[in-house]
Amino acid sequence: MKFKHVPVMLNEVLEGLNIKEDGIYVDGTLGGAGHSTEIVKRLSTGKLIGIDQDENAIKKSKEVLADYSDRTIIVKENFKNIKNVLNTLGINKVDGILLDLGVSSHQLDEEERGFSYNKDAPLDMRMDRGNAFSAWDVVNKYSEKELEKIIWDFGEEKWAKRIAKFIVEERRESPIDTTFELVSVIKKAIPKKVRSQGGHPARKTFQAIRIEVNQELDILKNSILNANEVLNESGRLCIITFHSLEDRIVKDTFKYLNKDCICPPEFPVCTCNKKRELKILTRKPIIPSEEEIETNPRSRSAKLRIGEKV
Ligand SMILES: C[S@@+](CC[C@H](N)C(=O)[O-])C[C@H]1O[C@@H](n2cnc3c(N)ncnc32)[C@H](O)[C@@H]1O
Repeated sequence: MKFKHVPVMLNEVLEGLNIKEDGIYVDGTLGGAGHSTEIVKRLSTGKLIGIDQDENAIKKSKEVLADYSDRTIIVKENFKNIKNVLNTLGINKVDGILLDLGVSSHQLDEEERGFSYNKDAPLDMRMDRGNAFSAWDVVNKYSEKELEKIIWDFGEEKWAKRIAKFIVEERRESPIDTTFELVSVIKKAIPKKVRSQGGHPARKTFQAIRIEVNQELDILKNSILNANEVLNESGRLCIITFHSLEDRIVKDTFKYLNKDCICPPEFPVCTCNKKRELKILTRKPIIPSEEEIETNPRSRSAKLRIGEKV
């Protein structure tokens, strides 16, 4: 079955970006260009810079956005390098940036990528296949303690300890090479009577390994700080997360950027000289409507936070 990537909270994002037809916008997570197509339609003399670290997403987006090639620039990069990307293009500041984090339906659908527990493939899960480090390295080289920690932290999987133990026992015999081999170990680790509760038994562990392979949480704070630096005054930053730890990082980084001073309370006068840089437009994150969740179940855990450059 082929999945189409349906853009999450599309109207909320378009409104959040406050698109001006002559503005410059960055979609740091092009994916299948779902959001980008709608952004670019609203531009006349403006430009859309689309970034993705996955070369297949870049190929797909070029096809989807072919009719708008006069208004789009597509770059294969990690969005953590947004400042370099803009620098190379000779662009100083932009009017809006979107980050729609995580994995796309296209990536899950691509047989050989190893993102999906429903397809038998080599353990890979790299969004950028230029990187050497893959899911195979995590599963076969991490210590039991390291495996338990990532499965617990990034997968919020309560059977993390057992899954880590079973993985280490299994690989003593021979390496775990494929997604289905890993699924079978996870199934053995989770007691039979709870295995059918809460979706596929491998879902949380696969999510954890993917986050680790792509360093999705490690790069987030600095990426937000970099994005904030390249925003024009009144420019908007829209970030969609699908994981509570990701959302926590976005919330805390927005709060930091929103502060006028970060000196300890006992300091009589400010010595840090930090100035407020970002106004938070969403005290609470925007979540998808019930209708959206019904038509696109992938949107269920999405949270959108929006900031405006001061
Ligand atoms: C959820 S999808 C985006 C879908 C897109 N908004 C759409 O409507 O089609 C996330 C995309 O971001 C990309 N991505 C994730 N982390 C990235 C990073 N650090 N740098 C660049 N691209 C990244 C993934 O490769 C994937 O294609």
